[in-house]
Amino acid sequence: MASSTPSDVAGSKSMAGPSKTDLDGHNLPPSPAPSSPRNGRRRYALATELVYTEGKDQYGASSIPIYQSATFKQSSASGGQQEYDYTRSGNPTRTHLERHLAKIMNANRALAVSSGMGALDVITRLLRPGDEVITGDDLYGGTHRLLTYMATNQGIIVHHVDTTKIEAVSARLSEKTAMVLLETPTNPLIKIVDLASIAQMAHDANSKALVVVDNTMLSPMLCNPLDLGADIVYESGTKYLSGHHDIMAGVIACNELSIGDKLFFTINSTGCGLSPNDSFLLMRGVKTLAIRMEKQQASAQAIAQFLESHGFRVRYPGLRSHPQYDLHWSIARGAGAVLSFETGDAAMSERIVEAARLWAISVSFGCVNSLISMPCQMSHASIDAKTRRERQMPEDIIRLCVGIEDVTDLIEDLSRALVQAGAVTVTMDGFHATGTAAELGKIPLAQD
Ligand SMILES: Cc1ncc(COP(=O)(O)O)c(C=O)c1O
Ligand SMILES: N[C@@H](CCSC[C@H](N)C(=O)O)C(=O)O
Repeated sequence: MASSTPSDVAGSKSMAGPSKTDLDGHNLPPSPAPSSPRNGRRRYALATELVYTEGKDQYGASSIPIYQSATFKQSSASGGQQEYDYTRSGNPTRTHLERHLAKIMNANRALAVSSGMGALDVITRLLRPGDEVITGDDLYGGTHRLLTYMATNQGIIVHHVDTTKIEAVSARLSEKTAMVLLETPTNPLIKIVDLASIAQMAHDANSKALVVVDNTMLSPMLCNPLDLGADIVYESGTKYLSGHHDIMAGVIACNELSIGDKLFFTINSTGCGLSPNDSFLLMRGVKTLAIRMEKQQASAQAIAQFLESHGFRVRYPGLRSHPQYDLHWSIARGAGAVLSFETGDAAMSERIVEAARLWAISVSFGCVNSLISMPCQMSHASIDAKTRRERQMPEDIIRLCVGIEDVTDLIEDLSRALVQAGAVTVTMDGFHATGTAAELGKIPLAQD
């Protein structure tokens, strides 16, 4: 059963308590699922690992059953030996998912919680008043909001720096640094952060500092931050991992088992573990991650090239014009499916967004449907206007989150929206960005 006191977990390097097994006969607490199927090779390609799961269900069910039960009967009044007593503490469907996630995230332990922000909340509970956090100045708005709350109410000192500049991070590192929190590509400016160098530098400066990476934009399909030196990686499972915008979920993974125990302690204590039904849906979604991501990023590449070739300034790490193209490809296996472009005129951007039909005006990304948004007014509205200005977030920036629709249909719909909004001049030869959008298109993105 679940540990019930913080002292059970504090400082322990390995799993405490008697060894137990779950229904599939695996040791608990959950360890990564074995590579599939065992034939002497260490691992198959990720696309194979994503779909293969091992299970010894009594009926041979090929997909994990939903154990929709809050409690589990025990064999004796003293608690017995069974792993599960109460779903807040553990549930077989969630365990199955967590073991699968640990395998695909190259982690020793994975934990599934009720949202991406829930995951960050669990992680930041490792901090104590007076601790310092170094993080980016181009961050998801909700992350900024939680960190600001902690700085205001919980005595945490938060340094927002340009994490694309190693020296900016280095200048803030000290023995008080408890956490370095990174996102790459950043959302929505699509800047690239050198995860490996920063992790090394942070650990050299302070061996106790935890390097935490939000891998939501890339997913384990394209990047494994733990392999690059991160201590903890988390993702909004609401995005690529589930892929259909039908659940909220968060995933946390780490290699150090004592960290996993501390995170689990908070999850059990606060009750934010992912529900059995959502664990089932996330498990189902994860199986199609490779095929979705391959299609989405191929279309994103085509759309980024389309916009750039028509004179717009586009931010996408699949484009050679991205100033950190080489850095991105040194840490990731693909460019992902989120890109942004500018028009230099917020009203023009609004007209484009509102003229799109196939592209839904919606926050979030990673879904099979394509989405269009204006981050400053939508996903990042929780960052106040003054801070957005200081961080040089263009109010006119349009974010495109590419889905799995036919790419020709997507480009046609975008073209029509650009024409309808007056963002392009139409000639006999086609069309080209006009006005401020065209001027911006001539200015290369700054090399960070
Ligand atoms: C990069 C990033 N991290 C974390 C989150 C939070 O995830 P969730 O919405 O699942 O709480 C989001 C979006 O919401 C995000 O874009
Ligand atoms: N109203 C929400 C906005 C969620 S934004 C979702 C996603 N991370 C994105 O970048 O689009 C909030 O206040 O958090």
